[in-house]
Amino acid sequence: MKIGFIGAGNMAKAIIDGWVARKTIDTKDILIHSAHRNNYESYANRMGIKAYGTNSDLVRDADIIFMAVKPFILASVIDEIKEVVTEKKLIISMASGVSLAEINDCFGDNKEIPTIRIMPNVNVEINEGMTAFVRNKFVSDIIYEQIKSLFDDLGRTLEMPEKDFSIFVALAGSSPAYVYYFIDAMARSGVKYGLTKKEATEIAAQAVLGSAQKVLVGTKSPMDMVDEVCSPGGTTIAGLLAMEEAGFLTAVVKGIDATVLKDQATH
Ligand SMILES: NC(=O)C1=CN([C@@H]2O[C@H](COP(=O)(O)OP(=O)(O)OC[C@H]3O[C@@H](n4cnc5c(N)ncnc54)[C@H](OP(=O)(O)O)[C@@H]3O)[C@@H](O)[C@H]2O)C=CC1
Ligand SMILES: O=C(O)[C@@H]1CCC=N1
Repeated sequence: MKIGFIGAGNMAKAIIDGWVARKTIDTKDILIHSAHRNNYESYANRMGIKAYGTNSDLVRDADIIFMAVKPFILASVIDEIKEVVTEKKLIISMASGVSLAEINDCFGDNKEIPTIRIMPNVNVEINEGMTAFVRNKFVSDIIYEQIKSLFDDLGRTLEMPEKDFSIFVALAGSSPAYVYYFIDAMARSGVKYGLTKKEATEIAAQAVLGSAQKVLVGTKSPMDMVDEVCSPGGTTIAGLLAMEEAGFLTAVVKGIDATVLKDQATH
């Protein structure tokens, strides 16, 4: 089974790096092409991946084709490859805001191309990703399960109706950036009080990691855990109320709203 990547950017590399770390796929079975030769060739040489000179040549040799390009160029890339995409190939798109129906329309001529839409996040690189899946009716159960199991090696996976993809983008696809930003804000506060940025970042990141793990393994709600940390008359409740006065909850919800709206505007 040959797996081709059109695009060699952040997401393609995160997925491939995650598979390499787990030895999920032999790099000899991965093919790659992107816009700039110096980018995809140097990455391919470093990883032992086969580099292709054109998208169409890659598609001819691949069984599965990941579309790892920005949403606004997806249609032009499909236009470039559609002559060589047969109904025996599997297309996997990770483009935010582009539906299965829109992808199908790009192939035209009523072609029945098996297509899976995924929404991964960058944490697949360290096998701690969160990836949503949905497929069109041309993807068999066997193939779908095979692809999902490849992503099980990269973290958690979830099958979702397409209508929920925009909120998934906000909560999982984009949210690593929001969490990194939160960690950086905490670290900066540490610097304000005389810690080095390095030590403050490590302290903040470990606190976030442990808190997230406790949410995932626990039976309590996050709000119950908030209450457990807030000692009566203590430091935490003082800090929490000051954050809330500055609009913490509203800021987060507004950020998620803006992400959802942006994703929906891509349709
Ligand atoms: N970044 C993220 O955290 C996430 C991204 N996504 C989705 O993943 C997709 C890729 O995003 P991301 O990796 O961040 O983007 P990048 O900008 O990092 O990568 C885009 C890639 O597309 C390549 N490219 C551009 N034009 C062409 C073309 N005509 N033919 C072949 N390759 C081309 C670029 O080539 P070159 O490098 O040579 O210039 C680059 O490697 C997007 O659709 C995005 O919505 C989904 C979830 C999370
Ligand atoms: O910012 C973006 O558009 C992409 C989609 C999810 C994460 N990054």
